[in-house]
Formats: sequence, C-alpha cells, structure tokens
Amino acid sequence: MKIALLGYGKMGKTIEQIALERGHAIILKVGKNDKNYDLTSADVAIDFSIPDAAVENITRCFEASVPIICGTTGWLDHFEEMVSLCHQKKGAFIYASNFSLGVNLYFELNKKLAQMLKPLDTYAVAIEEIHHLQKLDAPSGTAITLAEDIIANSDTTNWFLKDTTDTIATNGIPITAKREPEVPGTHTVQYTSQVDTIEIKHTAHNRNGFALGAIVAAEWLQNKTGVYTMKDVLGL
Ligand SMILES: NC(=O)C1=CN([C@@H]2O[C@H](COP(=O)(O)OP(=O)(O)OC[C@H]3O[C@@H](n4cnc5c(N)ncnc54)[C@H](OP(=O)(O)O)[C@@H]3O)[C@@H](O)[C@H]2O)C=CC1
Ligand SMILES: O=C(O)C1=N[C@H](C(=O)O)C[C@H](O)C1
Repeated sequence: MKIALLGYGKMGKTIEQIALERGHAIILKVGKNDKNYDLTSADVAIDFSIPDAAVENITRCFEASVPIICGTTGWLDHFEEMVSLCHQKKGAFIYASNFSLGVNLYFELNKKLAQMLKPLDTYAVAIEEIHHLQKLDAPSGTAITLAEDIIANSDTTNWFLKDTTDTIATNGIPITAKREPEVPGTHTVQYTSQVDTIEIKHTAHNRNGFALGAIVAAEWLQNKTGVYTMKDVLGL
C-alpha cells in the first residue's frame, strides 16, 4: 500500500517503521505546518495527529476518495458528522480509540464482566487510565470506550472525569486520568464491594501494538467502502 501519514509524531514514526517492515511505502508525511498536501496517489491515509486537526484531516480524505484510518482521540463530538460525510461521499473509514489487538480483546472482556456483574448491586465500578505527560486529551479515548461499553451493559448511566467535576450524578462511572513520564497507556477497570475487588487491567509496553493494529486495519479496508470498527477487522 502507498500510505499517507497524517501526523508524524510518536505514533506516525512507529507506524512508518512497521509499515516498511510489512512491505508498504510511505508516500506522504503531514505535520502541523503542511496545509496544501496532495492525497490523491495514496491507497490509504492513517491519521494520528491532534484532536483539533482530526476532523479536517478526515474530511480531506473523503474529498480525495482516500480510505482513512483514524487513531486520533479527543474529537468524538464530531464522530456522527464524519460518519454521515463518509456515507455521503461513499468513503471508507475506521476510527478506533485503541488499535491494539490486546486492548480490543480487553474491550470484549470488559463488556462480559459488566454483563456478569449487572445483577449484583454490591459492586461499585471505577476506571483509571495512565498516560505519558505529552497527552493532550483526558480521559483517554480508550477509557471513554471502556465506560461506554460498561454503560451499555449495566445499570450505570454516565461517566465523569474524577476530580474535575463537581456534579457527580448517581450511577456514574468515575474515570481517573493520571499523567506520568513515558507511560504508553495503562487502563484498569475496577469493581469494589465491601468484601473484595475485581480488577481487569491492560498495560501497553510500547506503541508497537497500536501501530500494527492501525496498519492491519488499513490493509483490511482496501477495496471497501463504509464505516467499520476494529471488531469488524479482527472478527471479534
Ligand atoms: N487509537 C490508538 O490506538 C492510539 C491513539 N493515539 C492518539 O493518536 C494521537 C497522536 O498521538 P502521538 O503520536 O503520541 O502524538 P504526537 O504529539 O507525538 O504526534 C502528533 C503529531 O500530529 C502532528 N500534527 C499537528 N497538527 C496536525 C495537522 N493539522 N495535521 C497533521 N498532523 C498534525 C504534530 O505535528 P508537528 O510535529 O508538526 O507539531 C505531531 O507530530 C493522539 O490523539 C493520541 O491520543 C495514540 C496512540 C494509540
Ligand atoms: O495518547 C496516547 O498515547 C494514547 N492514546 C489513546 C487513547 O486516548 O486511548 C490510546 C492509547 O492508550 C495511547
């Protein structure tokens, strides 16, 4: 595949390395100062940029009829808008808050655990995410996916970022976002009762899993149109 990288930071560089190992070519690297780039010769674009740039980048891909894989988090208020535009332009689009195989298995485990605990009112659920100091958004996209999957499979109704909100609704899931040097991404879902704690945790050791997942998704999306998820890609 001829790949356009929209965002050439920590993730863009990791994707480049793994894409070259898999026999792909990087034909374009876009940073914040590149405004007039031409996408037309790309087989796919992979966006790992910043929250404020994602919507414009995705839109440019639809306009240029280039399939787009988006891993950028923190822009989801506009997700339905991008889905509609994709259908209107007959584009191809995959967004995932986390592209790693391990986290996508962890997402399934999280849903199953929420279903199992739904009949019990003795456990209180909480989520914690830890990331490196450069991360722009909080809570992480992965933590939001975990919370939304718990809400869909339990009697909880909302989530909130702990310590930054003073309106704590009942049945809400508290999310704690910690920032520590060099942490690629650690997520914990914890259920606590008076007598015990049940905890599921995913720890990324580096960024290679995210990058490989995004490239596998790009390979899978070739010659397709529509909006898909990593569940479709991985057959989960
Ligand atoms: N879904 C997933 O699996 C994962 C998602 N992420 C997400 O990916 C995003 C990027 O993460 P990471 O690589 O660590 O971040 P970095 O800060 O290392 O890289 C972001 C890059 O985006 C570039 N950029 C800024 N504006 C634009 C623009 N308008 N168009 C294109 N590129 C632009 C910056 O360029 P410049 O250098 O010129 O400023 C920078 O190099 C984040 O939102 C993060 O949350 C991260 C890991 C996994
Ligand atoms: O910013 C990051 O680094 C990461 N962002 C994603 C998120 O917000 O969930 C995925 C991963 O945890 C790394």
